[in-house]
Amino acid sequence: MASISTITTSSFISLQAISRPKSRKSNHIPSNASPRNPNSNRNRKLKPQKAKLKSPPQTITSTAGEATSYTRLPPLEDFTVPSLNLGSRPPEEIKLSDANVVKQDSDSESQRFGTEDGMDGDLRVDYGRFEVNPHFEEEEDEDHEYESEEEQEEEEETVNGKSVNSYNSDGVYEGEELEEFADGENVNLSVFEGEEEGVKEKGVPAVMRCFDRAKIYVKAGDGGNGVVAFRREKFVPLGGPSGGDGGRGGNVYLEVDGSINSLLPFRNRVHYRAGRGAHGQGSCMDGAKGEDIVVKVPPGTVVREAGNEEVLLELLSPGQRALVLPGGRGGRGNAAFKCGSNKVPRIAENGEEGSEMWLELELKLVADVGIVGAPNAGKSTLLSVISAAQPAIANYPFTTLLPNLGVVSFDYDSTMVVADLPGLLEGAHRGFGLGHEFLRHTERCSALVHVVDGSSQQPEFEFDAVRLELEMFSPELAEKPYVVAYNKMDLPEAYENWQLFKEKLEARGIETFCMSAVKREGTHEVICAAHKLLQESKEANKGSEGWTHPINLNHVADMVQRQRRAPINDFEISYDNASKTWQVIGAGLQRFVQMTNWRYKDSDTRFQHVLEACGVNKSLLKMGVKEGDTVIVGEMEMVWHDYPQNSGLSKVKRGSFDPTKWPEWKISEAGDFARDLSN
Ligand SMILES: Nc1nc2c(ncn2[C@@H]2O[C@H](COP(=O)(O)OP(=O)(O)OP(=O)(O)O)[C@@H](O)[C@H]2O)c(=O)[nH]1
Ligand SMILES: [Mg+2]
Repeated sequence: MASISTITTSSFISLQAISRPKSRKSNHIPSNASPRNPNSNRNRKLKPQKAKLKSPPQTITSTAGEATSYTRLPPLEDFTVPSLNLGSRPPEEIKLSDANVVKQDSDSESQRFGTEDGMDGDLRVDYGRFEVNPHFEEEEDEDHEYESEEEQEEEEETVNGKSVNSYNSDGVYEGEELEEFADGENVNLSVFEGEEEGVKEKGVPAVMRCFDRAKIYVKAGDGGNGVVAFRREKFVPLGGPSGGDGGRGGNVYLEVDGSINSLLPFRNRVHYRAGRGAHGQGSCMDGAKGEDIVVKVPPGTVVREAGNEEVLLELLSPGQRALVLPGGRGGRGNAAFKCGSNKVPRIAENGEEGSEMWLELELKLVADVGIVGAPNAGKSTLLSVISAAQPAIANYPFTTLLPNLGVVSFDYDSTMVVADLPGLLEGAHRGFGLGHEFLRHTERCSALVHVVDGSSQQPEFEFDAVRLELEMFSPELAEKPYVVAYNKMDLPEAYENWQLFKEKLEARGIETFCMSAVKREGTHEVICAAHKLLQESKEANKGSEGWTHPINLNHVADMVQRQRRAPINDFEISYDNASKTWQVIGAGLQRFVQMTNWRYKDSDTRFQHVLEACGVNKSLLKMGVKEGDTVIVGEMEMVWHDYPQNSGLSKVKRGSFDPTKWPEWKISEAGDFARDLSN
């Protein structure tokens, strides 16, 4: 039996490794969790890397759009599915107040859309409740947790298959999602009255959506392994150790590419892995460095770690490049371990595993002025008049499905970027319509132009409803300076209502402009007023903490590196009473265990010495570790022995009088790595 005295004399760790999990360890360090979180270990294998990864796929650049437009709107024919034939919608105004109508009897529906013009009444779409297929919501659920990467990959492929491949070369939808919306059937109008939270319209086919959010997986390359080799050369007796170091793993960079205008490429490719470093070789030859990977993103991309609100990076200007994950260090070869006391080291390290991370990318347009308003108010028409942009314009709500950008040039050599956003409906903050999806793009705008449809029944109500939506989305957004542009003055009803509208708003202290975007009348005044607001805002922000480019874009990599290279003596010990297991958790220790190559004999000795030197043994003894307790350090699972056993250790203990009980591997459990030191 172990006595107290025995325990104190055997102050060296007496750990017996009983098993070594084969699973690879995750080097992922979530920024919101302690690096010692045991849950960060991955107990599943990553898929083997297929080929050397190069820079992002060429297809990325193929999405380049026109200079003045950052968005690509698929041709209208793409959307002409039988029951969603928006293009042939009669020129009838849908008023904002229509959104309130939850139940509409079929008679009034057919009156509105009529069957006499040959449309078979298949246009019964309530734009206030724009949901075509609820299944999309399930497929696209961002919060969906995948049990494994494989599952996620499968799922992503399925989603891709349905959303992208469902359109044939003629632009006709072939997917099964819309089968249920046959001619004459009503498109799902089901946004229920009283439904408050969590209603997010995603019922539009994927091609119609703006690819302004993406989730990607990035992994830095693993370092190459060092090797044990000895110089053998004629006339050079006892040439000494000559094992080279492994090469560094490749880094992961994010780079802004001005020719990309959406995050669409990330639907086709989600995983980005840098190359691993080559292993070292004999004759002191170090391994080659792994290939870096550069993930190209569009200007205005905001990067977060998945599941974390904190913004890691904001990439705005083309050419900006940020190092996100540094490659793993190459393991040292035995030449590096040569010292006065050990001239023939039989030890080499594994390469350090590269860190991995899931990143959430969000595209925010970089516009100075945002055009907001109800659907069909004439926002796109205004943009087309004041800039060279050519957004889709038509007399039905939700013509604009994705934001459009235009550059407005003034005579006096000054430009500003204007964004035209999809229309906002009452209830947009709860997900009705499309506009809310894109409101975040206006967060960077310095001023807004609020276009009001003068020909609507209640322009003032429309104005108030949209303002309310802006406030509901973000109070900061509502506080931005804005210009009200009362549009469609060429129409008699708009002309008649103008004076009343103007008086009412002026009574509230809001300056209004009237214009006819179609006739290009009054638009110049509107845009000059917006430009003035922009200048004022710039003046106000001058010298203050306006948004600036971070100087060091490598701070994410620095953070990862800092966490990964934590001191080895910085660890915590926890004890699980039920399983009598001690867990020693520390990023430095974990990294050390991962880099220990157990194939080499001296690795065991070094491991024991390090545990002793960094105080693990002492701490365990202090906390009352007992004979036979299981101790887990990193991936190593060992058994604690209070006193040395004689069996089979003579070989290791030769020349040493320390009372260390060296690990004894269990051949059956440790698989390839196993060996019994007692033999
Ligand atoms: N008579 C008249 N019609 C206009 C004027 N401005 C726009 N329109 C018409 O209004 C309809 C809607 O114009 P859009 O520019 O597509 O409206 P929008 O606000 O971008 O609409 P969404 O993108 O659906 O939100 C089109 O038929 C335009 O021709 C105007 O000043 N006078
Ligand atoms: Mg539009």
